[in-house]
Amino acid sequence: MIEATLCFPLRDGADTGDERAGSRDGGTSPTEVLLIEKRRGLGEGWYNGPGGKLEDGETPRECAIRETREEVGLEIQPADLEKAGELTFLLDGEGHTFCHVYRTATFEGEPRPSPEARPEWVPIDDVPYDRMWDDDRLWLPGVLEGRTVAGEFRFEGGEPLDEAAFVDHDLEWDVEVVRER
Ligand SMILES: Nc1ncnc2c1[nH]c(=O)n2[C@H]1C[C@H](O)[C@@H](COP(=O)(O)OP(=O)(O)OP(=O)(O)O)O1
Repeated sequence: MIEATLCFPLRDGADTGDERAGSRDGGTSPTEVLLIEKRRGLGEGWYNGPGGKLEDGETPRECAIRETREEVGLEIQPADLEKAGELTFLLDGEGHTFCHVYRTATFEGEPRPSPEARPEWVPIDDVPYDRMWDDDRLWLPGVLEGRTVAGEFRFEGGEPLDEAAFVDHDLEWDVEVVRER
């Protein structure tokens, strides 16, 4: 099974000029999430968080940090990434991708586009779910509220995954997310 990551940088929309965004610990609730419009590969043309597949020898946390740096140019310290979920995507009954989901309200830099991604801050109340994977509307709102989730999402119709039909799912909320290396 492919192992992959997603990372959701968060900020208080009032902090737009600040390099270091407001943190949950600082008492402000984030109002915006950094999404990317994917420019190539799986999910091309759709919005998602920065992220991608693990490279050899890499931990999920290292992967989320590298992918966020490569795709949108933000720097994140490992301790500032909060594990928010674990999602399993099945295709035709077989495990296809296991995805580690992170969020962070602490990072450095300003988002910039890359060949893979066009970044865009969007209000948490106005996430474009109609332009995302069908499953995202089921788990991302809770993740953006600060909850943890474990989910299994079943697709049918053969490769590639982004052309298969989303058929059903199981979700568990407020779980301990433990699969860390
Ligand atoms: N169903 C669903 N919902 C939400 N997000 C995803 C899925 N399936 C997925 O695969 N994903 C996510 C998980 C990853 O973040 C990306 C897919 O990674 P990909 O872009 O293929 O990985 P990279 O390593 O960046 O790609 P290349 O460099 O090989 O082009 O989608």
